[in-house]
Amino acid sequence: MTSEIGSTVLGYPRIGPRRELKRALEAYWAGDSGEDQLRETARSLRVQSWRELHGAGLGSVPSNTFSYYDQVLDTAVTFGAVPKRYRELGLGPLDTYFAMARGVESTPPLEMTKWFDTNYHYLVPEIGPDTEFELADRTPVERFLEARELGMTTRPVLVGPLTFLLLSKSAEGAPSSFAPLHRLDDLIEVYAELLAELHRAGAEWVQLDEPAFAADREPAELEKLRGAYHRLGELTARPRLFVPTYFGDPGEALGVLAASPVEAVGVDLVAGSTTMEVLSGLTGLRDKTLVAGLVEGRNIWRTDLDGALSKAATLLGLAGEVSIGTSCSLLHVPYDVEAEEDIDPQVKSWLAFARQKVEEVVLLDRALHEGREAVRDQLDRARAPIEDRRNAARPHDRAVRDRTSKLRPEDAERGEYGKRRADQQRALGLPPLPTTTIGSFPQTTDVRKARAQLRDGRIDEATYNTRMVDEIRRVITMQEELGLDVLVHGEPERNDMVQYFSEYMNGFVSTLNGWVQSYGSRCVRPPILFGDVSRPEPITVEWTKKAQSMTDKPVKGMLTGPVTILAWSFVRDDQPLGETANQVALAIRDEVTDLESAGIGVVQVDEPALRELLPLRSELHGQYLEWAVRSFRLATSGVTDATQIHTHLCYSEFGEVINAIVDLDADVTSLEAARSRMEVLDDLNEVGFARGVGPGVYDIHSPRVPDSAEIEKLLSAALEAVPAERLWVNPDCGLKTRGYEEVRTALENMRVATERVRGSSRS
Ligand SMILES: Nc1nc2c(c(=O)[nH]1)N[C@@H](CNc1ccc(C(=O)N[C@@H](CCC(=O)N[C@@H](CCC(=O)N[C@@H](CCC(=O)O)C(=O)O)C(=O)O)C(=O)O)cc1)CN2
Ligand code: MET
Ligand SMILES: [Zn+2]
Repeated sequence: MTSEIGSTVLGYPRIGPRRELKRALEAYWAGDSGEDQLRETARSLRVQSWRELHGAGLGSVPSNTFSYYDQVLDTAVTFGAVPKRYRELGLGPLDTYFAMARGVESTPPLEMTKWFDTNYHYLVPEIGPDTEFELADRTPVERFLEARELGMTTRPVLVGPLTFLLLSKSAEGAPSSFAPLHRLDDLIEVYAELLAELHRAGAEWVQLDEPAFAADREPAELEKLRGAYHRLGELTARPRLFVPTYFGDPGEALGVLAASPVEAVGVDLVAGSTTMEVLSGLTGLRDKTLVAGLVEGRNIWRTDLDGALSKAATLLGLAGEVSIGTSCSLLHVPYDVEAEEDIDPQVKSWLAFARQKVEEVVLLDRALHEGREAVRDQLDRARAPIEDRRNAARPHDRAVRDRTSKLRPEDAERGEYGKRRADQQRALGLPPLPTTTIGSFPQTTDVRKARAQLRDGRIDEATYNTRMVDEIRRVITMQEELGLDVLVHGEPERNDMVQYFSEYMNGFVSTLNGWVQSYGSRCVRPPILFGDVSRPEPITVEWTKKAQSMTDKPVKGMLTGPVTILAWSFVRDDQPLGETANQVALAIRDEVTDLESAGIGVVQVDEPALRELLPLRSELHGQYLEWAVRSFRLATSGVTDATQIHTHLCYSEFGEVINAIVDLDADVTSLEAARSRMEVLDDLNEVGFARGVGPGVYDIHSPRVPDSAEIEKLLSAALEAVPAERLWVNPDCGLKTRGYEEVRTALENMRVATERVRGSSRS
């Protein structure tokens, strides 16, 4: 048994190179295939990944990184944290698991939220004082044995106990003084039991992820970290422990881990800007392995191997062993850049997806341990694209630079709100409590098929456009029948709210197969922002005009904001994000003013990712919010006072961004609220928010259709906090993942409820 861990990756994609898992899951959920088929697909994906990683020459191959839905949910199930309402459904283990993930008719799913500052969503475990932790499921052991039978000794990966509890919420009914972390001691004993089983099964190393320590943490939490790993460390028969933090600087947690009995510590040397310095001051690593996360796990640029190697070399004296790793799991990047046939060859040569990153890790580790000479040819070959990218003219556009350099503060200012309000009311003549939706209507199979057919050349553009216009007509007609006040065109022509725009802007390339899991079976293909961004010609104007020509009601133009475009793309790392944000903002600004010129009086600029990009460390918040807010304002300040600017944020816990929402200065802001019972409005009042607001009255994440009485109650509650002339009525988010039947009924109920409330607030 070797003592070092060797080169490694912290995790790997699992949806399948051709989204095999997505298809298998959706077929199973639809009742079109059985459990055996789903399990077989899953198994073959695992085997394929292990073989690939093993074959590439990694020192240590991770296992248990596969999940049917989400690794946090897996952890909850492993340790018995299944809330009673799901147990009582009387379903088998797999269906109980899916009930927690997706809900069933009688029982909504667990809450879902963003995994740190990524676009991946995890399910939020519910932990109470009486949650009975037990080793309820042995999947990590089974997967270890599965790989073992194929001749591979893998390293099981688990969400660490601290991160698991810190990401959990208190179960309903728990006293307000309770926090899930209070249950750490109980939970640790079950982790200990699992470690013992893994040891008996032959596991040499186990990875316990603790990314929660890249965010601000209390001294008491650091103390718990110390206690937990001390306890796990003192177990006699256990595998070696490898504890990585990632997504930023671990700060003081690094010292705690260095002083603990764990055998290996992992750090993110890409996102963590001060970690190198902290490491050089630590002595506790002398008898440990340091896994240096030098290959970025969440962006797609090739690694500058020379730079990484010199960093790694300075670490050599600090730890007993140094191994090369990825900065975080590769879950956040696509499988293989070689599967991309349409990306411009020069840009493509700059890219590394999961598979290429594994090669980089292996090569770096060899260069570090066998010497540069041993791998000279490979290093030379790897250097070429790095230098090419550094010197390339491609990313630079003089006109874009000129424009951003001439920006003045007043370019991000609109007229005084009172005047805007009066002008807009005159132009639009809306009733009190205007009704609207967030933009997308159901993306039907027909719409997606038409897009696939256009791509394969089976239909021409004219045919495609006709089909989209037909879909727009259906959406407009439906909204007129429902009597909504501000209509939308429904976004059928968009594959995704970010990818779509990127395909019409300079500075981006998009992928054919670059799928990344967002939640469950849902994936996105983040576009690659490689150069200066501009918008050569209008993108949405023709579609919006078409929709407006079908109705006398105002049609709301629908755009994605600069922060969200950055957050959901792979962005260039050769200039500050704020600079890139200005460029994207100006491109969107051009679109906003073109919509206005085309007679569109209401334009929504979505910023659902404003919160997601908020740095994990509070000391960095101010700087981020400054450029984020400025870029939104830049995008939306080119219009006259009479044009109404909406924005949409689909979350309800604003926390640190609440003042930023005021600063966005949008005329109307829609946000999620159905599940939080309108409490968000009080939060907004507290910071002096005094613009139009549309707290969602209907949760679109669930197939459940709310009745009108329920919506009426929510509206009445909203009216306690916001006067009728500022209150808008809308769902929580876009309707693209729902079906037409449920959408029609839900919106009908929303309209009925609104009329009742309008009637009673007049009398
Ligand atoms: N980028 C992004 N991030 C986001 C959101 C978002 O809307 N966009 N919303 C929040 C929630 N996240 C979400 C992420 C994905 C999806 C989603 O629905 N994704 C679709 C894919 C959307 C897409 O790109 N569709 C393409 C390609 C569709 C496709 O699979 N086509 C088939 C063929 C057509 C068919 O038979 O259906 C194929 O290529 O094989 C299109 O419409 O053109 C999916 O996984 O199913 C929803 C929400 C937060 N993060
Ligand atoms: C994730 S926010 C979605 C906003 C977009 N306009 C939609 O309705 O789908
Ligand atoms: Zn939304």
